[in-house]
Amino acid sequence: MSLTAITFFERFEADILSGKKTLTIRDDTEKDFLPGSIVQVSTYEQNRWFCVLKIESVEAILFSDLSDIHAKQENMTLSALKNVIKEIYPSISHLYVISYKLIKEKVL
Ligand SMILES: CC(=O)Nc1ccn([C@@H]2O[C@H](CO)[C@@H](O)[C@H]2O)c(=O)n1
Repeated sequence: MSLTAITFFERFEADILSGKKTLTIRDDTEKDFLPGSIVQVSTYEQNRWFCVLKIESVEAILFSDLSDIHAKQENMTLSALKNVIKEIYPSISHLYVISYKLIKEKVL
């Protein structure tokens, strides 16, 4: 079964809703998203729904192969991105780049 929901840390919500952040990097527990599928998005902290994303692609990547291109799509510098990933996934080198498109913004 492919995954149909994802959580993000609250601090990334604004960047996702403004379209500045168009990918996320996860470990193998969160790699089973089907390209083209619709995913419900909530905050990690409160499980508060905030948007819908459409998965564009899921690609394996090694931590050491992360580049400025990934960082730009995360709206971060490469060193900031690497630090974030090291905090969330300490000592994991096999990761997955999940790219997505924002298809529904929060209705105010
Ligand atoms: C809440 C939860 O379960 N896990 C994660 C895991 C990752 N991320 C973000 O994805 C990018 C690369 O990892 C960075 O922007 C991360 O901060 C996140 O927001 N939430």
